[in-house]
Amino acid sequence: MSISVNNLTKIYGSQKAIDAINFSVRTGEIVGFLGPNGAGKSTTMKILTGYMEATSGSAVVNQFDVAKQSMSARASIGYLPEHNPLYLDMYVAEFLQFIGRLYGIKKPLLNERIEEMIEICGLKNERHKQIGQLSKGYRQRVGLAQAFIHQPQVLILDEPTTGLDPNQLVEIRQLITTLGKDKTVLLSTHIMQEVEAICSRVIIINRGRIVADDALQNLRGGDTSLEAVFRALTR
Ligand SMILES: Nc1ncnc2c1ncn2[C@@H]1O[C@H](COP(=O)(O)OP(=O)(O)OP(=O)(O)O)[C@@H](O)[C@H]1O
Repeated sequence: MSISVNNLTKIYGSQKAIDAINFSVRTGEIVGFLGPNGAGKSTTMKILTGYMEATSGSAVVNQFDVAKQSMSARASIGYLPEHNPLYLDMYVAEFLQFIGRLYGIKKPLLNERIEEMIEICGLKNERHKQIGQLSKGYRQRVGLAQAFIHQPQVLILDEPTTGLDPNQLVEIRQLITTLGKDKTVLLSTHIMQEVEAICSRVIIINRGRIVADDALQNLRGGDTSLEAVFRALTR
């Protein structure tokens, strides 16, 4: 298993954001993590990536407990947060250099990785621009490049295509499929087409509880659309 979540609970003040959830993701799977606004997706992802502590329960990523072996777990995860927090006054290559150094990648390997990510993520023409000058789609590309710079085995992507135009949407999906080849990907989205285009399995969370966890084709069954299943389970 690449990701294993056991009775994970997060309480903010008096609000239970996630309530003893359990799920696991096998190596090589691309899993869609769906749920209505406020269901608990980002909270779960923040705990998995070590950005937040759980109130109780545990999570293991790449065999590292995310609370007890936080540094090792983080080193094996690539994370694109929901509000991709890029440094707007940094230049693209400079930013990737900065993130690479945080992961302890040394030159000349770091320079190779930066060139590779710039190439794969289609950032050649933007590399000398400041991040604040880039369109949303290109900022997402930079976000994916930084998430992948250290060649992590697990990618956790929180709404990677929100707010993109239809062309960029298709391009970013292709990029996720390319980067996610032979990796494990957990991806949250509100776009059902996206799940159908790139995910093999779906986990649906509603009000902090898992309400579905199955292969995409099993969930949809016959003529039922994923959207209909989602609506029926999350009302
Ligand atoms: N820092 C916080 N303090 C208090 N409550 C919070 C905090 N972060 C999230 N919550 C609450 O926890 C619940 C789950 O939020 P979360 O952001 O995990 O949902 P989500 O499924 O990612 O939603 P969305 O699809 O809107 O991004 C929500 O009710 C939210 O208001």
